[in-house]
Amino acid sequence: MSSQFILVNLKAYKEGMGPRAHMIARAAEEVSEESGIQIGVAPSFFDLHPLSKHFEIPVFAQHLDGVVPGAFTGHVTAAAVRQTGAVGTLINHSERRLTLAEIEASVRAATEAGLVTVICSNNDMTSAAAAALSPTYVAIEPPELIGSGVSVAKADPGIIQRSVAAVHAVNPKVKVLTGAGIQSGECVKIARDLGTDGVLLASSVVKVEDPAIVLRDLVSLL
Ligand SMILES: O=C(CO)COP(=O)(O)O
Repeated sequence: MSSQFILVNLKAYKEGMGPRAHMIARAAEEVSEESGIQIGVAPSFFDLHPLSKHFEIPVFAQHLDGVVPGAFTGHVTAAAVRQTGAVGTLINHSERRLTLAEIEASVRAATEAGLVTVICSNNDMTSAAAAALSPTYVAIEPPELIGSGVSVAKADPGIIQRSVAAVHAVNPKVKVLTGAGIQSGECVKIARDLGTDGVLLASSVVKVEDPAIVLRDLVSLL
């Protein structure tokens, strides 16, 4: 069985909220069962518990704050995310950037709460910096390709290769995901062949009528 991980970020897309989040999670669970490939979803905070309750697939938060429970307003603690039944979290997504100190605090809080951590990075240098914080995964996503429909695997395979090398030079235990424009089994295979442990993607699954068709294609060459 392949150990590749496919993580679908539902972002704040209206096509990824409420009933649609359930539909996407159901498709992810079906395709995961059929293929044996691990597929997770990262919905809005409000859909974390509904999805973790109904589905077996890994459910991730899109962000968390590295603060301990206490007098903070409008913050999302690692303990609160854990309580929803989520098993992991994105940190420092390109659409939710943090300072270096905040990233470190978020990774520490999430790790202490037993959550899988995915630090997102924008290039190979920040991938190396992210690896120094010992997350479970670093996810390299060139911002200019996010949501563009142009796949990082085809447009910029060099950044994937350099990020895998940079991450492993700092900490060989840290796994690498890549994302931005990922849309087909061919993209996932190219990324895997360049040394990644999976992909992080959004629009090609979330914004289509039938996510299961795209998900089946994504796992088809693994
Ligand atoms: O930001 C992303 C996943 O976190 C990538 O988004 P797209 O798959 O829409 O390019």
